[in-house]
Amino acid sequence: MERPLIVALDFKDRKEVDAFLNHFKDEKLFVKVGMELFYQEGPSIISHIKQHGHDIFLDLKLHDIPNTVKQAMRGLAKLEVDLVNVHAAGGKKMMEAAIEGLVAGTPAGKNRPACIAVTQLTSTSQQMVQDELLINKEINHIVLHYAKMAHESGLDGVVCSTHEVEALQEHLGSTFIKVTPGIRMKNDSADDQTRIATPELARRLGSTAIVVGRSITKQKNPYEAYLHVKKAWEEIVE
Ligand SMILES: O=C(O)c1cc(=O)[nH]c(=O)n1[C@@H]1O[C@H](COP(=O)(O)O)[C@@H](O)[C@H]1O
Repeated sequence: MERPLIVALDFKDRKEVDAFLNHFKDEKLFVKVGMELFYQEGPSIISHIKQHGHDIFLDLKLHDIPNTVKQAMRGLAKLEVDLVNVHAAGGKKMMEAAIEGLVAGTPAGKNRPACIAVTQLTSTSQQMVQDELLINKEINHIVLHYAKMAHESGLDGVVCSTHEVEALQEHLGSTFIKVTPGIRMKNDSADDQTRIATPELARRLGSTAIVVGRSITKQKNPYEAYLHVKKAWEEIVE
């Protein structure tokens, strides 16, 4: 994974996706298809996007008993996407089952999709961890623990916030993938995100990839917004 900028295609249907992708002409993107789009359009949206030659992160955040996750991953592997994910909160057996399913479902001669685990959603705050999840620990500690479990279970990396990247780098090394959503340009609203960072900070702290949705997709000129974020992500301005 060459430090991609992953664009979240959080759209309600194929028509909106096409209108968005039309802004990009020949640019090869790394896009993310999440629940909103996949539940509406189904697996055919993947082959549709692949026709444009874009890399795909299929973000369905699986979280269920090990056997169900294994069989679901077996099916998703057939779609030949580049990256999939689960919730680390499902535990080690579930994460191991996810990999088994992916290996079993990947067509012969093809690479299995990389698989990463969501540690704590970037919308989750320290307050929520304490008051709602009833976990009496620092969020950084929980993220590191979940990332270690993901590593031990054979996953390729995690989804976390930019603020936990350095600690994960220290304990799990630089080849362990760290995908960081919750990215905002300096003056953007945080919306429902709480653990946010700029693309510059993500780069500086060592994120493998950033995920950006609304700061690109909801802008008047999405292509210009994309170039702006990309520049900030690729060049550290001192
Ligand atoms: O797995 C994800 O992609 C994800 C994990 C997480 O902790 N936080 C998070 O925001 N995401 C996704 O990243 C995207 C962020 O969108 P924006 O907040 O619009 O940039 C959304 O599609 C979320 O579903």
